[in-house]
Amino acid sequence: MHNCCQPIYPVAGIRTIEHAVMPTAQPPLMERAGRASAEEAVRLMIDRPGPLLIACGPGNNGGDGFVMARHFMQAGREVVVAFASNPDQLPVDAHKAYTAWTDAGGQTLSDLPAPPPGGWALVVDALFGIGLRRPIEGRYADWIRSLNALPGPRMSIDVPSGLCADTGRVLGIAFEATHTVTFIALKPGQLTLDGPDHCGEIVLKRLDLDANGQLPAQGWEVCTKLFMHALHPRKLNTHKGNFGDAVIVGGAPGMCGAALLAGRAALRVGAGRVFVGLLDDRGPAVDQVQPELMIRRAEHALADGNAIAIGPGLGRDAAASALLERALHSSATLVLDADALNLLGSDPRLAQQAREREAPMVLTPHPGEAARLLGISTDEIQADRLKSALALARHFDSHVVLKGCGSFIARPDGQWRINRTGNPGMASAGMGDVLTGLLGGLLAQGLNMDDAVAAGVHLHGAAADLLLTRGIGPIGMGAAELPDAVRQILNQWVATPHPPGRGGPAHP
Ligand SMILES: NC(=O)C1=CN([C@@H]2O[C@H](COP(=O)(O)OP(=O)(O)OC[C@H]3O[C@@H](n4cnc5c(N)ncnc54)[C@H](O)[C@@H]3O)[C@@H](O)[C@H]2O)[C@@H](O)CC1
Ligand SMILES: [K+]
Repeated sequence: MHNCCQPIYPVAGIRTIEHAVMPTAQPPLMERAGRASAEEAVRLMIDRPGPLLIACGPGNNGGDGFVMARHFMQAGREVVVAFASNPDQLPVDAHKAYTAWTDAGGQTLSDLPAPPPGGWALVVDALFGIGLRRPIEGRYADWIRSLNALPGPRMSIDVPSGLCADTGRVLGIAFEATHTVTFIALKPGQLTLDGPDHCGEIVLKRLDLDANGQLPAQGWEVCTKLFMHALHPRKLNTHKGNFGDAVIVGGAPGMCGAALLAGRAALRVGAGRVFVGLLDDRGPAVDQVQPELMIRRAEHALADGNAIAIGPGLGRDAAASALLERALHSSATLVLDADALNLLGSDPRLAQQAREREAPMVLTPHPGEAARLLGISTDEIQADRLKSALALARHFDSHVVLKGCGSFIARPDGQWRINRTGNPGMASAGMGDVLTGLLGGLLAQGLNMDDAVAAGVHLHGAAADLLLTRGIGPIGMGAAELPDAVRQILNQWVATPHPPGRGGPAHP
């Protein structure tokens, strides 16, 4: 299940919500969580006879596991519970759940048992949830390694053990779930970095709580609902002047392709006219694949657009730097990518101009570019992608898209989004240039920054997902294949039925 536009809370937010509702919650939250886990497990075990294995840890995540175990035992199903800790050290709620399990006749094993001859119907990870505090080692690491080696479905309760719920980092080792049942709200670490690889399919169980009603969320997932209001079916009486002029600036010697890819994407997302300004004097005069692009010298293109996307293949020499400075001083809406970001990272004067700029602007760094912009290492960026994206948005007082698995969109006011479309086929050269072009094309059409960024990032991933369904990729998916898929999806989103009585195409 993937509900639309879900709020996302870091652990601190989940704790705040829990503390607000726990004292009066009836049935208690752990009871709800264990039952919700059992419901989901039933779905996963259809046609899978045999016992299920639940590995319980030393905190309340283990408590959820005991509640779940009790439900299955009471339903007549064979359950094996492995529990390596001391019951007396369990927190209060988990201790109650443990006692209810043993009172109902349940037992625990202090070691992981060998699988039964037919294998486990389901392996459940209730070792650690949002309370993980340090890297997993020793016995728990051995357990997780063994559990990961078992065939069949593997379900995590709340968060895969070993995965940091805030950042998506693996602390030591992490359980590799095929399914994760998570409670109250989504957590950022499930949706970015190593989170998606370890969570598998995520099923949200709200436990009858309205998280956003308890604590207004700062973070949300991106879904079409966010921006559909800004994508209008085209009226019959329109012309190219209604859809804006996008300018792409880049394409230094040897890198013209980057600017052309961005230009093609801007066209396919519907910009009225697209100008591509190349730095390479010997670059192509026309794009044979997309002759609609108006190619000119970079310094002549800058004046042409209401939205300028600068950076794809820009290079970092003095000419590139001068172009960036001109773009920063223009009143156009700006998209800064690739070498435009690298120039900002290496030239404090340009960075200052970017910070002081008043017209809307979005920066679209990958983690390496983000590192150069903040003057830290790529590992430090990735260690907390959300924090990094928010720091950049604040620093430049503009929107930021931190690309990668689970791209973050951050706003200077501290609000953020995570995009969930996309796939590993996008880990190839030129994909960033396509995103830059999409954003330039949408901004040229007059979408505001929030709508353009959400729509562009979501479309970008959705187009790659569409290619996958056609058997294109993930291995070998090419950036040049994306723009046509973007066009298809965008038109599906805004499909206009022909008005009654009128057949044929809307435009001559
Ligand atoms: N508090 C509540 O009311 C609810 C909690 N729920 C469950 O409780 C979980 C959170 O419970 P907790 O806060 O007890 O946290 P966890 O159960 O995630 O883990 C905390 C325990 O693990 C230990 N620990 C942390 N990292 C470790 C490591 N690397 N190696 C060894 N031990 C480590 C801690 O010392 C503590 O004993 C949620 O993820 C959810 O599954 C749900 O039942 C919903 C309600
Ligand atoms: K878990």
